[in-house]
Amino acid sequence: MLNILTQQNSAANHFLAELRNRDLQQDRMRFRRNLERLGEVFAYEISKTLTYEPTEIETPLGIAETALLTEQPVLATILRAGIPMHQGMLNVFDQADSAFIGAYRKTKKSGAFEIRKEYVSTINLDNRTLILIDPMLATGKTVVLTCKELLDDYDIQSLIIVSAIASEEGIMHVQAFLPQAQLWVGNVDSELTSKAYIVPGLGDAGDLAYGVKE
Ligand SMILES: O=c1cc[nH]c(=O)[nH]1
Repeated sequence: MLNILTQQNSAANHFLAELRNRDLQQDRMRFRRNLERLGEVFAYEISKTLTYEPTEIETPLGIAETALLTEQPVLATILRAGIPMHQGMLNVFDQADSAFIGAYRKTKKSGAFEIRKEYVSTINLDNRTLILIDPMLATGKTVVLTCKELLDDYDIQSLIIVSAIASEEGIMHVQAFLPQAQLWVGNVDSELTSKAYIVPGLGDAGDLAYGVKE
């Protein structure tokens, strides 16, 4: 299932516009904060789809009835670009467990690249809702590889993938290889460069948030 945040106009359009703007995105603090704000919006929207149970709250004057999340989801992030959105989602799912994955593109001389995954730090994901955060869903290969390995290792109850900007190709790849996943994206862009950057996209999210890597 594909959910596109900007199908309905909201303040999130402004966050995405600032992330894409070549001048504004040079302000690193603002760039990270806009990713964080998007993470907060995604988390709020996704929270409407989760399971709640009736709960009684004791106030100083009596009992208030409400419904609270049965369980908080697990938030997983692909380092390093995912960190600001991860923090935004943690601002909403404030008792969530977190998982961190180190994956990167290893480019060959031909310009082709393969995905290398080297580091995974996670809690037990059996019977949990897992939200995987990758701000830029380009080819979708990193996300598919990561999720497939987690799905092999754990009996994950439901899988949600969140990206600020996704390419059409990335969405199709995820839908083909992870048909069970719910996909939440901010904007959908149509093109990828030969080096698999999204066009118009925003550039390199990790470099903009944390500095140009070697
Ligand atoms: O366009 C892209 C694609 C992958 N990662 C990025 O940071 N940007």
